[in-house]
Formats: sequence, C-alpha cells, structure tokens
Amino acid sequence: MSSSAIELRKHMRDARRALPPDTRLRAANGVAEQLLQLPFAPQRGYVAGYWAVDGEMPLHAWQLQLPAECIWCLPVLDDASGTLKFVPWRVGDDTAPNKFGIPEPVFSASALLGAADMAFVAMPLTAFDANAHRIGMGGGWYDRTLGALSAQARPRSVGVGYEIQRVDAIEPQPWDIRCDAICTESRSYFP
Ligand SMILES: Nc1nc2c(c(=O)[nH]1)N(C=O)[C@@H](CNc1ccc(C(=O)N[C@@H](CCC(=O)O)C(=O)O)cc1)CN2
Ligand SMILES: Nc1ncnc2c1ncn2[C@@H]1O[C@H](COP(=O)(O)OP(=O)(O)OP(=O)(O)O)[C@@H](O)[C@H]1O
Repeated sequence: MSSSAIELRKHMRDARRALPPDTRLRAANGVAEQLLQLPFAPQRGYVAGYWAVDGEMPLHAWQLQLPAECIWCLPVLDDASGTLKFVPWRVGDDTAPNKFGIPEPVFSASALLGAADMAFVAMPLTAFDANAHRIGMGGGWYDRTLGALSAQARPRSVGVGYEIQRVDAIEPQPWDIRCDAICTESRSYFP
C-alpha cells in the first residue's frame, strides 16, 4: 500500500474521531434511512453489521429498523483462513474483544456462518469515492472474505461512512471487491 494511502487512512480516522456526539447520532439516523432505501435493502436473512469503534459510523439506528425477518450478525476474525466469519448477535448477548480490541460475539463453533450465508454485508470504511471505491483499515479482511467467493455467491456489500470521508478518487487495487453501494448520512453512491 502506498504511503499516500497510509496517510489518507490516518487523516480520515482522525477526522471521523473528531466528530461531536450530536453529529454522530444524527448521522446514524441518516445512514439508516439511506440503507433502508437501497433498491437491494435486505428484507430477510442474515445481515452483517459491525461494532463501530474508532469513530466509525454507528449502525444501531439501522439495526433497530431492519425488517423483523433479518438476523443481525457481527464479524469475527478467523485467523486460520485470514477471512471474516459471522455470528448472529442480539443486544445483551456476550461479547469479548478480538486482537484489535473490537468486541466480537462469544460463540460456539456451530454458530459460525460464512460470508456466503449473508444476504447483506455492511462494511466500515476509512475513505471512499463517488464511484463506490472504498478503503478500509488496511487489513484486507473484507476483500479476502468476499474475494474468496464467486460473484454469484457473494452477498450484497455496502460501505458505510461519513460524507467527510469522501475523496476525489481512490485508485482501485487488483484485489478490491467493488461495493454494491456506499451509504453516508445524506446519500448513497453506486458503482
Ligand atoms: N468495527 C470494525 N470491525 C471490524 C473491522 C473494522 O474495520 N471495523 N474490520 C475491517 O477489516 C475487521 C477487523 N480488521 C481490522 C484491521 C486492522 C485494524 C487495525 O489496524 N487496528 C489498529 C491496530 C490495533 C492493534 O493492533 O492493537 C489501529 O487502530 O491502528 C483493526 C481491525 C473486522 N471487524
Ligand atoms: N483477495 C485477496 N487475496 C489475497 N490478499 C489480499 C486479498 N485482498 C486483500 N489482500 C491483502 O490485504 C492487504 C490489505 O488490503 P487493503 O489495503 O485493500 O485493505 P482494506 O480494504 O483497507 O481493509 P479491509 O478490507 O480490512 O477493510 C493487501 O495489501 C493485500 O495483500
């Protein structure tokens, strides 16, 4: 990854962390509306969110407004494969921090789901562009996870962030999986 991408990540992480709480809460409501209005908004099945940390866009407003037939899941790191697995999680269920300090559901092996089981995956981002290119934290977790599936087996994947995280252009990398959309507090972007 080029030094400019590293700088961009750092800059955007600082910027989103600096947002005041009221802005963050209003944005969470706005992004929920955008996600619910997507032409391919999930109606049923497993929906993968994330536990917002480090100033990431919170998903609680969306989670609460999803159709009752949707089952909320959170990502868990599978170090053996270098990919994400997913586990259903309800408010009040136990969590434990992963190696990055991000809360994950406490699960038994039988609860583990793969990306192909998901109907929809919401991915945090550090920066994006209007053509729906996204960069994340730099671990490549979402790219490896979705890249392991054929295009037909892949769930809908949507990047989620704040308008302030938009840049003019992101140079797509060969391994990048194009998002089906990027949603912010005020609009949605499509490839
Ligand atoms: N909320 C959330 N959950 C997520 C992700 C994410 O970006 N956000 N991920 C998206 O891929 C996966 C975890 N991937 C990650 C990749 C890199 C870093 C990272 O560089 N963190 C540090 C270093 C922390 C440490 O090593 O102790 C950092 O903040 O600089 C964190 C998570 C799965 N779950
Ligand atoms: N499909 C893949 N196969 C093998 N390696 C991959 C794949 N996707 C990503 N990687 C590796 O992961 C590294 C990080 O990728 P990248 O910088 O695109 O991450 P990111 O999109 O910012 O992070 P994330 O997906 O975790 O949010 C790359 O340098 C690459 O080596």
